[in-house]
Amino acid sequence: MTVEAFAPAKINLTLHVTGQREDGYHLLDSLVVFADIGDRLRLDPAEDISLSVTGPRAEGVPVDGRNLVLKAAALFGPGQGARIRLDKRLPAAAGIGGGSSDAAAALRGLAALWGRDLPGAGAVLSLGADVPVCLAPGPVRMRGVGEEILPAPALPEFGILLVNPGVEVPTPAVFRGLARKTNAPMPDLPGWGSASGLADWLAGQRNDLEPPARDEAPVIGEVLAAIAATPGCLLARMSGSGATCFGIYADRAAAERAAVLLHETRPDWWAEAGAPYSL
Ligand SMILES: C[C@@](CO)(OP(=O)(O)O)[C@H](O)COP(=O)(O)OP(=O)(O)OC[C@H]1O[C@@H](n2ccc(N)nc2=O)[C@H](O)[C@@H]1O
Ligand SMILES: Nc1ncnc2c1ncn2[C@@H]1O[C@H](COP(=O)(O)OP(=O)(O)O)[C@@H](O)[C@H]1O
Repeated sequence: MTVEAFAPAKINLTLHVTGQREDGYHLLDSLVVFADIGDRLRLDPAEDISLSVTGPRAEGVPVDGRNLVLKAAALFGPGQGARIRLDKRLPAAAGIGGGSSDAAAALRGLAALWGRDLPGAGAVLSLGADVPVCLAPGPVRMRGVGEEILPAPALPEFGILLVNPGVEVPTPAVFRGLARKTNAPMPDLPGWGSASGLADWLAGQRNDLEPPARDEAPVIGEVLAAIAATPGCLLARMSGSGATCFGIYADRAAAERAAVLLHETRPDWWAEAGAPYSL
């Protein structure tokens, strides 16, 4: 039996940093969605655990115990094996939770392959602050350090463009660069009737990590300007700790047209179009 698991890109439509815990981790308030753009895992029964990484973004991704997929497998304890193949399509260290989504997909896939329950919430969080939200991909409000997952209103149809300039931005450095650790949370989420209504509301919200990320990687400003200049773009913002930025469009077709344009003007950047994804 082969089990397939999709690891979609995570997008922080908003990312408000509202405080800092004593252990240094930051408190967040974030509207999170997922895109139907992502990595793919194939899991087959085997004697031992093994991992191979292929695909257009495989270069530089660790294949040893540092890989979050193997860390996820280790949470089940010894005794069962699997041959895991990861088709890596998302850029790493990019603010779209590629490694976290791979870890969550591995947890789902291995639980299905082995007929086991998922590890407990504390163990899942130990893999990374973004792993809990990636376990059940869909639109949610994420709080705490990432462990508090609250329902979000239904989203309207919209198209998403993801653009990464090929610069890895380390998350700890971006958090360290925050000028203020305590900022206002999001207001109550209102519900949105259209893509433009959603984009207008998002324009009044923030990604507090954008200024320190731009200090680390000034090219983020160019990426935001390039997305904003594409026809039909309703909003351009950075996701997570960067450097990936996203554009919101009325529908997938408009986002795809923008991706074609960016492939022509910036062939050195990664640009993919899609739509919201829920498991
Ligand atoms: C910033 C966010 C927003 O969704 O996304 P990415 O930029 O990673 O995609 C996440 O909180 C990242 O989650 P994740 O990448 O899993 O974080 P972890 O591995 O647990 O932590 C990496 C480092 O980020 C910092 N960190 C992370 C999460 C958090 N709530 N506060 C923090 O201060 C800490 O310095 C930590 O050592
Ligand atoms: N499966 C994986 N895919 C990508 N990176 C991984 C993976 N496992 C471990 N890593 C390591 O985790 C780091 C952060 O990757 P990622 O989760 O993609 O970052 P971000 O959450 O900022 O997008 C990378 O620099 C890489 O060395």
